[in-house]
Amino acid sequence: MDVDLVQLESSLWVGKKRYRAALTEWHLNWTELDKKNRDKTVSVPVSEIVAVEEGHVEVLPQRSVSEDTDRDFTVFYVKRSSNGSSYGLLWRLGRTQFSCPSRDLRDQWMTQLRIALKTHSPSRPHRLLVFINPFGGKKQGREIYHSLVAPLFELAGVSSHVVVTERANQARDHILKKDLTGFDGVVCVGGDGMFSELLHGVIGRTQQEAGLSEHDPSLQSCDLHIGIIPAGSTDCVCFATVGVNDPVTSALHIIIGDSQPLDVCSVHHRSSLVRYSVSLVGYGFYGDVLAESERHRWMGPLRYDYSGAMVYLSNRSYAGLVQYLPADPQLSNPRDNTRCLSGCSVCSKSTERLFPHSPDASSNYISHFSQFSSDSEGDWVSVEGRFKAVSLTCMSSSCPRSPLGLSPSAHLADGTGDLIIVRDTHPLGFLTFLHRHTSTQDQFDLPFVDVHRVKAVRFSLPPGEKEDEDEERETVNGGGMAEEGERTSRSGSQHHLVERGEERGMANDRRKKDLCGLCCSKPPSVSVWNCDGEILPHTEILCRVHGQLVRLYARGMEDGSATPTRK
Ligand SMILES: Nc1ncnc2c1ncn2[C@@H]1O[C@H](COP(=O)(O)OP(=O)(O)OP(=O)(O)O)[C@@H](O)[C@H]1O
Repeated sequence: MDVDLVQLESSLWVGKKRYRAALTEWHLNWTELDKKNRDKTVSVPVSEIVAVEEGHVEVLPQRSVSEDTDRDFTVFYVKRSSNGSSYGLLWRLGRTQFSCPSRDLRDQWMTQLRIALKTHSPSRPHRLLVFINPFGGKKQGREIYHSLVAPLFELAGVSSHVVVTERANQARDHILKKDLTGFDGVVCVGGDGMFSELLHGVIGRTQQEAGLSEHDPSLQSCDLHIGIIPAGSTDCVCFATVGVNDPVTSALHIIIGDSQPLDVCSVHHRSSLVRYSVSLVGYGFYGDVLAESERHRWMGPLRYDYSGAMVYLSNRSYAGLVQYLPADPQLSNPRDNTRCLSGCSVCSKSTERLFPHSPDASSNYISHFSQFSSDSEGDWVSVEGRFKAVSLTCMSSSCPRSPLGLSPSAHLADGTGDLIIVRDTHPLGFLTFLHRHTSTQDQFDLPFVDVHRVKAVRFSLPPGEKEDEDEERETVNGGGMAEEGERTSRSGSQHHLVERGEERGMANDRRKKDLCGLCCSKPPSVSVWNCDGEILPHTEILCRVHGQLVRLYARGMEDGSATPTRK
């Protein structure tokens, strides 16, 4: 067992009260020396100390240092507080001003604390590349960064290079093409669309540097960390990996160098990469709602409720063949009623399984997908029929509106995804399924719903329903990712990463055709795929889950008292 050895111990004053303070290898503790309060010890993990400053220092709203303070020092650290309206724990900047009997003792404390920070927090970032989307969410990205985040970075000695984006895909292209020497991580101030840009940039660049093609089944895991400062209208990835959508909480996770590995799903059409996803690849209902909501962007966030209602009322289902490669059921399953929380044991064990030969699990891992070869074709399971919705998620995809998410027991970093198949059913049954996403009732405990933990999924249309446009689209796109300067046709700030303008035109045409079922008597026979909020230009796709492909400055949801559980 590790012994937490004391490095320094002395009496210190906080205000008018005397404390016994001790710095051990892993904690800074202080206990009041008043008889009544002796049991009251404040204990801060060294890894959660943000900064140590000489004197009495204030940071917010403005930095100030009091005079005559050569016996004082201030410790800034992470302080947790629950928030009635949110499920996770908010992190705030805690601050305690200590006074020492002598200047020598003050210097000893400063030195020991700074050594402890260096020794026990080696993964803290020193230099970050920050992309701010000035048009994301309520258009407050710049203000959020400069008023709430930048002062914290400055206090913690994190330097940042800030790029305020002027167009969609600028952040992705910057990461793909510019010199990133000296940066420990990239940070976006925006919503899920901005995160997706960083995800595509970081994965693409890592493959380029490793001399690999993104179209191959094997991808190299990425060293460059990604941070998310939530400032969008949808911040699902932040919520699912941190537990709250709060810029200060996220900034503190970045500062202390938290590292959360994340599974990523690559979506391919034939043998070409189309996009990456971390939260939802959904066909049928979820695709239709996205397509419909794009036509009503003028409604703002209300468009999702409106489109959801319209698509529900249109009562559509789609024929198709879903095939999946099951994950090992001995390790976990989507109905085992567990939650992937900070320090999740399923994800930790997966690290050893996914990186068996790597001394440092986080670096230079190439995932080989031998299971996709034709030799193991027999391992694939097929489900044919009519579906209301088919979705694959690599995480619970919980969000403020659905606190347990699409698949409450899904894991962030176990190398699997959850495939949810909702077969055709009567409208009331489907409404029950949808309603359960907003409650703690089990949405899989319905006779027309199946859920499987999988490593890969394939979707094909029934014979006679082939995608005519695909040949054409593939020629336009060349099957690859779009180049800089691509033209996008979407109004507002949302843009596709993949398609060029021509391709987008075709996708729009098809979407219009597909959506005529809302007002015409003949419903469409083919839906579209919603891939983390973007419409895919193809219907027949293959999705592969890449275990722990990227790393976020996060630690998963903390087990706060308000963490909901399923009934
Ligand atoms: N300067 C810019 N001008 C226009 N679009 C941009 C700009 N910077 C980034 N984008 C694009 O805007 C999209 C949405 O941004 P983001 O996710 O930050 O905000 P959001 O409000 O959550 O998005 P949405 O409008 O989809 O709800 C991203 O896909 C990104 O590519």
